[in-house]
Amino acid sequence: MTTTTTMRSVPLGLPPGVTQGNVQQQRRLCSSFGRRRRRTSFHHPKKRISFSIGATTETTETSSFSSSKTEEEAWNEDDIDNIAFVDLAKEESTAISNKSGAGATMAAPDWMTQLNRLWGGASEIPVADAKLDDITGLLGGGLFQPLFKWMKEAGPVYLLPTGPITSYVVISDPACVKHVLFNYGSKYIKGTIAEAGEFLFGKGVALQELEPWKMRRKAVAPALHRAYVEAMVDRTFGQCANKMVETMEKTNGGKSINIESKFSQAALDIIGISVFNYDFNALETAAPVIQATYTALKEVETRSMDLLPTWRLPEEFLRAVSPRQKAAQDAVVIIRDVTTRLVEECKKMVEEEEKVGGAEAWARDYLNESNPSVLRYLIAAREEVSSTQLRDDLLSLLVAGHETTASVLTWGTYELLKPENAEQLRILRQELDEVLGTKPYPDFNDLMKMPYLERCFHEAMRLYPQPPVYTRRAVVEDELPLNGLTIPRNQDILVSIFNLHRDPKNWGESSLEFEPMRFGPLNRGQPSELNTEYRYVPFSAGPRRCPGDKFAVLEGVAIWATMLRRLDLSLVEGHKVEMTSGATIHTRNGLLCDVTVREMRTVNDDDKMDWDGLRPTKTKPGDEKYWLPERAAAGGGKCPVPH
Ligand code: HEM
Repeated sequence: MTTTTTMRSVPLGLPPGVTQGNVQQQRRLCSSFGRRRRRTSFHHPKKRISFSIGATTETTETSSFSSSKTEEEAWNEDDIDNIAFVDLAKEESTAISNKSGAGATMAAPDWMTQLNRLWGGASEIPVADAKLDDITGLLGGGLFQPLFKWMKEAGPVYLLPTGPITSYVVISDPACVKHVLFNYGSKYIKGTIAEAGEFLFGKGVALQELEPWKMRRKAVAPALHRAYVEAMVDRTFGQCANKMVETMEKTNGGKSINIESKFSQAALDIIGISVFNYDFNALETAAPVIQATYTALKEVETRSMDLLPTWRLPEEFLRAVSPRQKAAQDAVVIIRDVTTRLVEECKKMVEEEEKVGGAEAWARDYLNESNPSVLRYLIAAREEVSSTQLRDDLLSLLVAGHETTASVLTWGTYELLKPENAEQLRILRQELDEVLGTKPYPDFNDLMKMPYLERCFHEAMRLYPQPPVYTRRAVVEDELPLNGLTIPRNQDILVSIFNLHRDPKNWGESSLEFEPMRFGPLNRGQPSELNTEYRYVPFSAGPRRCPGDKFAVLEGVAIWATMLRRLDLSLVEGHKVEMTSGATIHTRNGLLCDVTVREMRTVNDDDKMDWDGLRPTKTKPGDEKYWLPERAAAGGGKCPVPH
């Protein structure tokens, strides 16, 4: 297994002709949809390393990568110091352990519902009427699906009994979702998922709570800064996507391919190179760490759904009695071993460099270095943390950033290949052909010119949010901004983004259809939680919002552009594609596709589409009220959808 810190399999450096300078120029060229001026700089918290790309940078509003947020409303990393964390020591210590100690998310049949009604007293929160029929399909399946059914019956905030004395309040209302997510730290903590994932994530940023989380977030989030992500598109994303497509081209017309595993492998390779400067080479080899990552992730998924949380028992005991637990523990050992070695090697390399040039010199030239990985950034910042802490933080990035993107691509591809979405796929291919011509894979400039492609990715995240449900726990009693409903202290909560994104109240009668133009004409930009008034929240919101959002969108569209440009895919007839749950939405049996090589095509100016005139075909008259606000109003405009 290769553990060197200089990548060989993926050539580094910006491709010929691509410089930060012409990236900026390109963005100016394609900013026909509106401009604003902003300073783009980023700082490392400890080291006072400060990077800056241009004193003022004009950014296109076409892509959410260049963000359509208004600064006043957006969650800002600097706000982290203003969170008034709840003092858990003052609250009873039970606040951080579920009242049953279970964290079980299995819905209860109707007799349990009745019991809860009796025991729960006269809460004004409606109770979901969970029938045995609703839950028989849940074992090993997806809880997020019946949550949608119960929302339709009980409304956007309801109580779901999960056992004789345990329950979850399920929240799917935009204002309540915003309220709960923004009040992380002062009123809510992550709760169940933090407990279920601890065996893998350790003390990493993704699942820590309160002060320990804050320290790690302040160290890790700046590493995913804008210029780093931009550089990664050209250094890594396009090339990994190319490699993925090459492996698929080899099967031209032959055996069907499971596209879900292809996306998983490509996403793992990308995150490995970008975060650790390590090539897992998942697309071509079956290194043990790959399988270990899958096994451990699956266990986090299973634990957060377990009816009986036996995983809380001592590790040695579990190892002895449960093959599943033994496999999970072994997987974690393999992953930690690899990441520990990578951290140590990178530390040595930085020490050597400091002897000759010093970290300050390195920082100035950070992105031109042969190894601009997140790991290197953190080490060069000389933050006083242990190797174990570094390892856990990097593992957080690896795990949080791997399956998520792959799952969006899987489900988005599934939608694009459905016969009823043939027109959407045709439009997307037209855009790819117009922009890419015969180029095998896109660079950053190309991606900035393909707003429809990005719309498709957002529409995939709307229909298949990853993860579909977030856990939270109230650490104080709290009133929701809906009919005065009160959440009691210690109450576990499921924030269902799946419900939020599919509710016809938020998206109209066509809410379950794949229609990238539902957000309105392309010149209105890309959707985010801000310009949809929290009807669309793909990356969470508030303090725990995903710091890898830009990375994810660019990675996803780079992979799609490469694949859909060069391959014709069709769903294998008779193969059932069903959703099953976990941390992300998986297919039950893979996404099997037949693949043939597609001819490259350039498009004459005369044959180009009128992109500004493009309108949705699937929404109903009147659904314009769900469009994003016009750009002129985007800064302070009111979302037209009444709530
Ligand atoms: C389409 C892809 C992705 C989606 C949909 C996604 C979504 C999310 C969501 C919803 C959360 C917060 C969950 C909550 O509030 O409970 C989150 C957290 C996080 N994500 Fe992503 N993510 C994606 C890709 C990435 C990538 C590529 C990276 C890193 C390179 C990343 C790194 C993280 C980290 C470190 C956290 C934890 C942040 C914290 O708790 O402070 N994500 N992600």
